[in-house]
Amino acid sequence: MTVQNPTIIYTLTDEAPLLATYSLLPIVKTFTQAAGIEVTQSDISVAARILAEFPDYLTETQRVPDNLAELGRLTQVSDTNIIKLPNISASMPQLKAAITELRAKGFAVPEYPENPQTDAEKQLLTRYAKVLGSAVNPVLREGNSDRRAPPAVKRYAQKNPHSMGKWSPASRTHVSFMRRGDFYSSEKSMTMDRNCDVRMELVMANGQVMRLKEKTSLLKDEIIDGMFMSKKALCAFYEEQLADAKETGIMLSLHVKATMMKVSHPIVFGHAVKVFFKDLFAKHGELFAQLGVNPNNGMSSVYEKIQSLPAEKRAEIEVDIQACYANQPEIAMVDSDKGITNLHAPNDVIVDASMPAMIRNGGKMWGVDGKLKDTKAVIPESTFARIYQEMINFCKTNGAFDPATMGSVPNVGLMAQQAEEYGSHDKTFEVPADGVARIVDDQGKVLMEQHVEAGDIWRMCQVKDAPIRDWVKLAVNRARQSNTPAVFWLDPYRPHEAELIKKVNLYLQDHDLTGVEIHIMSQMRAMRFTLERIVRGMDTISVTGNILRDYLTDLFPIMELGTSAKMLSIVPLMAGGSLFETGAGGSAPKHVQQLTGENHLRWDSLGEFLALAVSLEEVAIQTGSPRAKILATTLDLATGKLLDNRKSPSPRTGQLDTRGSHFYLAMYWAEALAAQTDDIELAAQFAPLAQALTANEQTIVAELNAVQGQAVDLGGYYYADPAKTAAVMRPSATFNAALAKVY
Ligand SMILES: NC(=O)C1=CN([C@@H]2O[C@H](COP(=O)(O)OP(=O)(O)OC[C@H]3O[C@@H](n4cnc5c(N)ncnc54)[C@H](OP(=O)(O)O)[C@@H]3O)[C@@H](O)[C@H]2O)C=CC1
Ligand SMILES: O=C(O)CCC(=O)C(=O)O
Ligand SMILES: [Mg+2]
Repeated sequence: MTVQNPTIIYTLTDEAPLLATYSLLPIVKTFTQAAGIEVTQSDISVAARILAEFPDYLTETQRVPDNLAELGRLTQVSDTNIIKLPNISASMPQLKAAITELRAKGFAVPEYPENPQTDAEKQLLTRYAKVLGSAVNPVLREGNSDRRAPPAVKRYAQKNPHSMGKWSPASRTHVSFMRRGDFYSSEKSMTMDRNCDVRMELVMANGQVMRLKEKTSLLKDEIIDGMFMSKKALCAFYEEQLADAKETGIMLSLHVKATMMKVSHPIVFGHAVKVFFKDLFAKHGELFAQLGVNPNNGMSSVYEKIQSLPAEKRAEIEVDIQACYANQPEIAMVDSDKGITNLHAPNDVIVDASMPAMIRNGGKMWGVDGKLKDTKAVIPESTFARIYQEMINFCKTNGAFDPATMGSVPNVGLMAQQAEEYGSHDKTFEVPADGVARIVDDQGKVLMEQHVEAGDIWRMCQVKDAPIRDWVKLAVNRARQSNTPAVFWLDPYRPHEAELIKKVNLYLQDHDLTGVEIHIMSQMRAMRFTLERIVRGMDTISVTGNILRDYLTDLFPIMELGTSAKMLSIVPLMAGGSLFETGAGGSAPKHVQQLTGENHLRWDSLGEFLALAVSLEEVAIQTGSPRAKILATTLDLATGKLLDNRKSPSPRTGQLDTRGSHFYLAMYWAEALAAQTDDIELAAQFAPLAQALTANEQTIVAELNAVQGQAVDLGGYYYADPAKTAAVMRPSATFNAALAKVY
């Protein structure tokens, strides 16, 4: 019988994290092989996921396995150990761009059916829906989340505080959210008293019943919610905000999460586009419809589709676009040099990262003139928008946070088994006609019903009981282990959270709470409580549902550490395995621009280093391998040294970048291995590498920095050429040769 080596699965994803992987993974493999640990790779990039979905369109040699499905299966196996880097949750424009690139490279995957008519086209749309938006994380996150800044990282940030914009009490920046007609206002929630199947249907005015979703199987004790956002209320809200911004002379910005909330938020975004460019759509609406303009894809869709028009017509439309800008309030820019506004593409402004960046900047965003300005931050859905206003109020009163002294806010997030919004994608509908939307059980009993109008967005969310119990356990354990108060951010006035509170109170009884401080507070009170502590240097664990997990794990780290890339993100899988995410941010498309333009990558892999160390520790626990333990300990030492010696990547071209930072990690790791005395053989194996890297430090750094400054070609964006990318990401012959000599 062959004994399988312990395996860590390292995901290949997209954009900056994938580029970083080309440099880091060969280093990691060199070290782990020594301990007999295999690091295998699994490509779950958006391109690989498209190819995996369409084997019937590809030649035999072009076909790829469905890696995501396989990883999903492995999340149910007790010794699974996955390191997951951030991946693109593709908006529709990104998905279309990836398809175009693959087709140009000879992969005959079908065109994206933008306006499906036939059954075949509708089927294609269903297949592409599996790749669209947040399609990876909900599959892999079969556990709840534990995100925190490790003590060494927090200490480093306190000793080397990043810059913070100034907050003035006179700042006009504020958050605008709907006061009626949104999901919050209409939410209903209940806990199931038995296992059953439910259907989602619309009873139209003429009595006809339209089935929207035939069957969702629910378990006893599961919580379900039904809610809708009124299109009329949303559009009226946008009108009011535009009028108010215009009248009071403040810039306006829009913050949604169209990638993760992949069905509802593109529609919410699209309405903003149509209201802002009302005159344009009034004049050219018919033509736009013929051309297939989709406002949910932003103004990028208008610019793309008018390309087919004669120059004269295009010029007329351009003038009308400019007239809208002149008539409406100033809109925040994504790239003022290129004239790209907040309404250009739904993936350009993603609320979890964009709101913290604005708050860190003293409440300012970029205006059309390239200047920083106060902004009216429009976040239509009120459920969670209020937390940002609360933080803004605090900053206006107390000034900007001080990273040198502020406390820390780790998060324990409820997300397992497609909890809450993560499981809502196939249960979210743009209502086709006025009527009553209802959830009906298998005995014909109406569980919930709501009066809706055509164009409203209606959805159902669910969260199973076992994940809630696990989440409460994780929170109590974290509170005990770190001797830190834990606050459940739950609002008793929100029906879903009122149901959750009942369960939290019940499951807290499973634990001995002596000496553990636990609170349950509404979001605004929780935010205030946390901020009052944070400015006094005290830590507070936030225990939240899925959306606040997402928001808070960018918000606090960006204030505390300057970026959420430095977070330790652990997902203890409920079936016993582990998923280690790297950082809490995304795939940083701006970094790719800098690499291709100037051959400098500023991606910070600290998240990967931290994830790898805990992943190795887990291997040691699971297999009892002393070498895995030594690798983990020495990696942590190397990471600490890298921070102390400031060998993180610089954002500036010409200075140490991601590749240089990886070199230093390798050097410090080899030194730490060579210096340890628990395993002499391992020390001897790494001593020559440590020696070679220290002796050649200057040469290697010079080789790594020398390539910078010029544009490079990776042979693709979504499907880059592996050989070209490897050559770009591993440019030091001396370093490569030293690594190759370990075996
Ligand atoms: N876990 C996941 O899989 C996630 C995926 N995403 C996906 O990522 C993409 C981009 O999302 P976006 O909202 O722009 O957020 P990002 O977190 O990718 O980018 C925002 C900014 O954060 C900084 N940043 C993030 N990570 C790092 C890092 N490791 N090192 C240095 N700086 C970092 C960069 O700042 P600067 O430019 O100043 O250097 C970057 O421009 C989208 O496709 C989104 O769907 C988003 C969140 C999580
Ligand atoms: O799943 C996604 O699309 C984004 C997830 C995310 O932003 C997060 O987990 O912080
Ligand atoms: Mg996030």
